[in-house]
Parts: sequence; structure tokens; C-alpha cells
Amino acid sequence: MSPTKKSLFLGSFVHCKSLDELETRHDAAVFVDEHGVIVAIEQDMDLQRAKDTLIPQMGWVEGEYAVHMAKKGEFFFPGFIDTHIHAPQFPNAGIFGKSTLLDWLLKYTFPMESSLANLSKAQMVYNRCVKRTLSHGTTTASYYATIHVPATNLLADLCLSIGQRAFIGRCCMDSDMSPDTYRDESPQQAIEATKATISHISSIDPSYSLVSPILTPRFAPSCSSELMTSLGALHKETDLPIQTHISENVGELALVKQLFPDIKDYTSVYDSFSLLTRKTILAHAIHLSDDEIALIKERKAKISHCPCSNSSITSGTCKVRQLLDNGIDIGLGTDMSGGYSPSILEALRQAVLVSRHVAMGGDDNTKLSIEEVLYLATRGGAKVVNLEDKIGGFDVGKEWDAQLIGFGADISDEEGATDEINQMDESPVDMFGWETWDDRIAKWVYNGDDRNTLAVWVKGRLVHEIRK
Ligand SMILES: Nc1nc2[nH]cnc2c(=O)[nH]1
Ligand SMILES: [Zn+2]
Repeated sequence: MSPTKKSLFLGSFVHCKSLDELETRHDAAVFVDEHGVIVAIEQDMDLQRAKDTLIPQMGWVEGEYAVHMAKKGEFFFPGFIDTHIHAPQFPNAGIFGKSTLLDWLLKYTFPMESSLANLSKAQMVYNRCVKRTLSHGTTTASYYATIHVPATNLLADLCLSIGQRAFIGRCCMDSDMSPDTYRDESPQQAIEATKATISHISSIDPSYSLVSPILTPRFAPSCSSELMTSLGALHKETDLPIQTHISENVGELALVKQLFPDIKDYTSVYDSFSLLTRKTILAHAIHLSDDEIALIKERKAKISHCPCSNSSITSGTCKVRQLLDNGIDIGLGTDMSGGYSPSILEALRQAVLVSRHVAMGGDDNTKLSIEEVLYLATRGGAKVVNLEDKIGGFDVGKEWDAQLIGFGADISDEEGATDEINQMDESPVDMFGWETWDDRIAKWVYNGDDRNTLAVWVKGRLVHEIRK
């Protein structure tokens, strides 16, 4: 991994201004200091002008800073934030058959997760998962690990050394919903194991500047009341974030009703254990009642929308517009391997398509636009992980978490025409040169993939680059 250096980025920059507005700047310059923080953004700049003006003013010395230029047609975009992903399920991405949540957990998920007790297998899976998600432009991930402390700590080590911003959750699950061979022995043991991972992460990244622990009750059916009470108390004591699943599948809803018959609804279950807070990320949130939406809003809890997973394991269609209209903070999650892909770009287009299925129910207003899903993947996700002051857009004071997007030469360019065959290998998107910038972004969103993610930075550090 390359060290963090002062860096000057030049060219076109695209980011989300608001939920429904993209901002595109051309001939701009972004200056990033050695801590990875954006210290200046200037318009009408090229390298020479920067060298004549701002670079001397800032006291930057030739040779001590790197220059990264977006070529014609390329652009810098904020890194994606995956607000819900299961690292140990990476080898299962694409394997789910016709299963639905509860049988999928038993057939595919628990056996794979349980096998990561083997540390060399965990090393192989986690190393590849972190590198693969980075290659798709995921600069921040909120990870579920497994119940195993050494393997979970290893995931934190890998994120720190490879350079991905991450929340790492040791999975808490002590109820007999899980197999004997893969569950916490008792609430006390689950809390001790959770504390062991918190203390490991505190030792490798004391200020949680890149990697942070996150309290992770898997979901209500896999946790005893005692465990959830203790996790609620641990949250109060530490103010650490919390992640869990909610209201994903109708079989799960019935199970929650059966396990907690005296509690009004699923959302109130978490609330009654002090687990519904402004630092809670709730994945899925598909089958919520109006009262539950109101309670989530009141507690300022966040939602991770996981459209690829919701379709893959036939969980349902999340009513994102309704949640947005209620003022709830929403981000996107791959929920791999409930979702078949580690790519947030894939989650983004699935979010668009699912919103069209919701619209086919009769309300055209429910359709999500490209601007909206790009917002959910960046600034929206930043709010969900409570890092909106640090990441999600290109603003002075924020950290440089970014991806460089490119498509090879435009086909109508003379150079592009002769290189056409090579270009087909480089990029799955054919740009003809006459597209507007909005059209280029739409073609990227619908047809692009990791071949278009030319380079990725986290906190100013280059963490992925396609070989030139
Ligand atoms: N999608 C999904 N839902 C869950 N509910 C409990 N565990 C899981 C999981 O691993 N994936
Ligand atoms: Zn999940």
C-alpha cells in the first residue's frame, strides 16, 4: 500500500449536492494534505496554474506531492459506502438457489460462517473480500464478521493494512435459532467476546480513525433478551454504533411475534432493549408499519436499503420513497451474500429497478432517480454511519475518499476508433463522445462495473489501481 502523500487532483469532479442534485465541476483542482483531508478546491485550474498560484502559497514543495489527473471524459467521484455487508459470506456471493431468509441462513450461511473459525481460511476470504470491494469503489464498509474473535480481529487488521475504512462487528447470536456448532455459549460469553474485539480494535486504531468496532446483535430471533439487554447497556457505556437486521422477511416477522409476544412490533423489540438509537443501522426495513416508521424516525435510527438481497432471496420490495418522505436517513447495502454482488454500483441500479416495481403498484412518485441513488450510495451512506462530517462528498474539511471513473477513449475520437477492439476489453461502456455529462453518468450507472473504477483512494491514500 502506498503511503499518504500530499496530493493534487485535477480534472472533472462529480458529487451529490443534495438528494436530487449532482454537481459537476470541470477544470477543477482538489488539494489534499498528508492527513488525507481536502484543504482547498479551486476552479479553472490546470497543473501550471496550480504551480504558479496555490502550491507555493500553501508551501508545498516539488517532489513532496503527487499529481493525479483525470483524462478527458474521466471524473473523480466520492467513494461508495456499503452500509451493510457480510465479509464471511463472500465465497457464497451468487449462491442462494431458490431459498428465502430462514432456510438460506441454515443451508448456506451458517455453514460458511462457521467454517471461518479456521484462521487461514478467514485470512484468504477476508483479504479477497476487502480487495474486491475496494476494486468496486467501496471506500467504507459496515461489516458483519462471525462469532469468532481471532477471525473478526483479523478482518479489522486487514482493513487497516489494506486501507479500507470499516466498521467491524463481531456477530452476537446466542439463541437456539442457530445451530449448536455455531452460536455463542451464553450472553456473558457473547459480551466478553464482543469486548475482546473492541479492545483489539482500540489497540490497532485507538481513535477509530479508519476502523471502528460496531455492536452487532445478528437479529432479534438469534439473540436472547439477556444478550440484547447487555448490548444496549454496552452501547450506553461506549456510545459505539449498532447494526442489526429488521423486518426483512414475513417468516422472520412471525418468528419475532412468537419469540416476543408481549412486545408491540419488531421495531419495539429493539427499542425495548435500548438498541434503537441515532447510532443504529437497521438493514432491510421492508415490512414496517406506519407506527414502526414513526418510532425509527423519532429515535433517529438509520436504514440500510439492500435491494439486490431483497430480490435475490425474495424478501420483498422496500418502500424507499415512503422512508425518505418520513425524513429517515437511508444508505445502500450490498448485504452480500443475501445480495449476489459485492458491488454498490450493482446495488444502486437494483435500487432504481426495485423502485420501478414499487411504482408499478400505481404511484409514479416512488421511482428513484440516478441522482437519488448516487446520493444514497455516498452522502446518504455517510449519514447512516454517522460520518457525514468526514466523507460522502468533495468539500473542504472532508477526507479524500474517492474513485476515478473512466471509459477508455470515446469511440468517435480518432484514437478511439483505431483502438476500438482494445477499448472493448477495458470498459463495458461504449462512449461515443456526443453524450452529455448527465448521459455519461447514466451510462456508467446502468452499464459500468469495476473495469471503470480506475483508481480508489481512502483518506488520501491510493488503495486500488487498475494496472496501466
Ligand atoms: N440478509 C441477511 N439477513 C439476516 N438475518 C439474520 N442474519 C442475516 C444474514 O446473514 N443476512
Ligand atoms: Zn445482512
